[in-house]
Amino acid sequence: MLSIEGLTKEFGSLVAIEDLDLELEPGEIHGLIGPNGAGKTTTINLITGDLAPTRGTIMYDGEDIAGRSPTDIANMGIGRSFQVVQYFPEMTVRKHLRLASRDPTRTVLSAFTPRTDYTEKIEEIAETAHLDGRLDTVAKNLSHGEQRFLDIAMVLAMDPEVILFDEPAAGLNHSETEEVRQIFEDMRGDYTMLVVEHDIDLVRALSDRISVLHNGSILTTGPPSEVVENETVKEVYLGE
Ligand SMILES: Nc1ncnc2c1ncn2[C@@H]1O[C@H](COP(=O)(O)OP(=O)(O)OP(=O)(O)O)[C@@H](O)[C@H]1O
Repeated sequence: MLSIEGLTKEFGSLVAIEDLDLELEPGEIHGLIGPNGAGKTTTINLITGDLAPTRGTIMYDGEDIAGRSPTDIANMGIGRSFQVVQYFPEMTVRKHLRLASRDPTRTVLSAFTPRTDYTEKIEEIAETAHLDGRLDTVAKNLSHGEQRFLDIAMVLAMDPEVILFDEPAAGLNHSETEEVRQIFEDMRGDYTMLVVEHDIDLVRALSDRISVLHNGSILTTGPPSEVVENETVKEVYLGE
């Protein structure tokens, strides 16, 4: 599905990502964990094209997308969420989702035909993202948790195949985190998901496989039960 080989990113003399190999299997939820500064956000930024790699390949749909523009990569079906939610305070949830919606059949010519009606799609997405009943609410009036769900909903509106999540539960309380877990559980199988997250209980509960990033390289990849029992992982990450 998405296959990364030998990915390296240098910032001047700092090697943030070094010879990283990572494979996402179709439909899996893949957790990416690691200590602060391990390179998790940089990895996401390299996949999305927000950063250009120093070396390495990112194969997706038979093409090496490493170094392509963020717009190209998003149009190919790779969506992302951000650590900090980006929204327009005065705009309704519905409008956010309409603007984020992507019509793959839309061409320059279709600018002259009526716009696609996304009503049904938007209602489905709102339900998945626990925002049904909030479609006509402006973003600033959503709770903190709901604003994060809006972020997830906006990614869904883009019809991606692969979604990269950067700390989707950051700053959420226990019950909101549980809602994120339920939302992802509903999405399971419909998308290939890479989830960077510090809440280890959430990552364990969700992930089909977990990769541990340490000093810019993958230390180990495997099912959650194996990874959390790995002695080196306990030492470098879980602090045991
Ligand atoms: N634009 C940049 N310029 C220079 N150094 C950077 C840049 N972005 C990241 N780094 C460095 O690269 C390393 C990896 O950072 P990154 O943000 O990817 O880590 P992370 O695992 O996401 O950390 P955290 O869990 O704290 O979010 C760090 O040493 C960071 O200081």
